[in-house]
Amino acid sequence: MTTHKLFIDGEYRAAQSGKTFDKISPSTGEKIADVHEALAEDVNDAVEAAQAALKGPWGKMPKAQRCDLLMKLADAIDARKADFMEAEVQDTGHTRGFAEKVEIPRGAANFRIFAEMLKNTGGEYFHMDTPDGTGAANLELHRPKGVIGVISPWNAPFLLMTWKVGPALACGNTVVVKPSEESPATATLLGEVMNEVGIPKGVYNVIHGFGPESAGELLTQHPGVNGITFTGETRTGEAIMKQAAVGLRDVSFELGGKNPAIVFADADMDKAIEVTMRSCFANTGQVCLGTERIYVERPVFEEFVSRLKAGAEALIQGGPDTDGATIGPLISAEHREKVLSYYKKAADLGAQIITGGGVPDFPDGDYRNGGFFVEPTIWTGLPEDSPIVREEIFGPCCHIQPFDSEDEVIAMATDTNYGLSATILTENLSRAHRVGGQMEAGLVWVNSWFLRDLRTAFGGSKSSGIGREGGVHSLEFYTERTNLCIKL
Ligand SMILES: NC(=O)c1ccc[n+]([C@@H]2O[C@H](COP(=O)([O-])OP(=O)(O)OC[C@H]3O[C@@H](n4cnc5c(N)ncnc54)[C@H](O)[C@@H]3O)[C@@H](O)[C@H]2O)c1
Ligand SMILES: O=C/C=C/C=C(\O)C(=O)O
Repeated sequence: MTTHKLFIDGEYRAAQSGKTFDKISPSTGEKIADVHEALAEDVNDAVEAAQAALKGPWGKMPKAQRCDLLMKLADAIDARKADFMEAEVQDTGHTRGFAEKVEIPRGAANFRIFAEMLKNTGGEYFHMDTPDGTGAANLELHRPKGVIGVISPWNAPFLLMTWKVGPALACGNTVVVKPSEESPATATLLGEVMNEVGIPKGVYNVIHGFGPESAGELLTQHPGVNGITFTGETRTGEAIMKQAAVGLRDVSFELGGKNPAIVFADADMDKAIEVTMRSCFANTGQVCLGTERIYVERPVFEEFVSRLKAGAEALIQGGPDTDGATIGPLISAEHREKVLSYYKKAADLGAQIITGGGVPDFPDGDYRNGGFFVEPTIWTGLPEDSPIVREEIFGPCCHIQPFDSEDEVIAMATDTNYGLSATILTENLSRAHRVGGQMEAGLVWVNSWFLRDLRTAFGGSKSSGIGREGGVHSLEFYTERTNLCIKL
């Protein structure tokens, strides 16, 4: 049985309380690991190690050397790709394709892009006239913020955790990471690689545990943490913001979504189906950027619904060890309960169930009966104020609504508390520009989905987040700025 210890000050340590919790496989329902749970004394040690590292070799290291080390780290992640993949797919039940093509390479890229960017980014300079004629020079200096608390979710654990740790370290900070209790493996493994390439001890620390009254809450309440970056549910964001208010610590939040896709009648239908199949069903619908509301212009509504149904029904369910599986299980029994409660609600509210709607019927003795599988599901026929259309379900499901005009679909697509992403399928670029600009979302894709240039600003508006990260935008959160005004 695997054991995941804490990683503090460059070494793997057991929780001082001796407490552990079980990690369950989403694919089989069986226990796959014991995880050490960090309580107050371990969290303190991790924060103190991170504070000490700021004053040690890491804090004194020239920026170019720090960035070179992070480039080496990215190479080392690539070299250990198979190990990271294995750890990730066993924890999450993801298909190997998703882990291999998206998640693990993005983990390495998340260090590379910010190391390169930091090396090549300066600050503002303003010359200023003064009454005595000699002038003054204003120089923008960047300092690390300090110890960054990173709280990350389970849906793309390595990608989302490194998306925070990459810029935090490139900017010279140290981190204490609290990965989701559902996905402890890759964050733990990264400690080994940090040591291997010579990142000084205390720069990267990992504590395991839960949110409330456990490692998550203890970390975000800790006065030694200077900033908190969080990806997860909107409600958790609200709790963390309250915790961060004590001591006025800065936050950066990437939260939930209820993202629309709009399919215009002039769309290339093959492309529209390919994009929507991914945005609805990739990672079993457990993607914050995923589509759960689709609006289709009436002349192509029937065709779109029947082709998406065919696509959903052709998906092959299985865990990472099933050859040819194209869709995995949900992360946990608890999350499956949540998704199935929406499946039931949709039926109770009179939705037309185009496909799915329940738990798949596997043969007796099939290992998948123990896993947390649900059927890919498509509904039509519900009003826009239905909870199925308004609330984030985070499963492999979508509701499809017909529309007749651009104004009508913009009103429907934006009538939501969320504002993370939107997808527009059209061959008319003027329309894409016009409609895209009105989406009230942080990211809008036209004829694609999850196409990510890491230099661009990433984040959501309304209940989908606070702040933007990516490229130079990450400096806003991960550095403190000093304006040095020199009288000449
Ligand atoms: N906007 C984005 O970029 C983005 C990306 C991925 C996921 N998400 C969102 O994440 C959610 C799925 O992830 P999840 O279920 O792991 O989210 P979650 O909010 O339940 O948990 C996320 C993390 O927060 C911790 N946590 C929970 N309560 C806490 C507390 N009171 N104090 C400190 N830490 C606490 C958890 O232990 C976990 O590590 C979805 O809502 C999804 O949309 C958003
Ligand atoms: O599940 C959410 C995926 C989010 C993706 C990113 O944060 C990213 O691509 O940087």
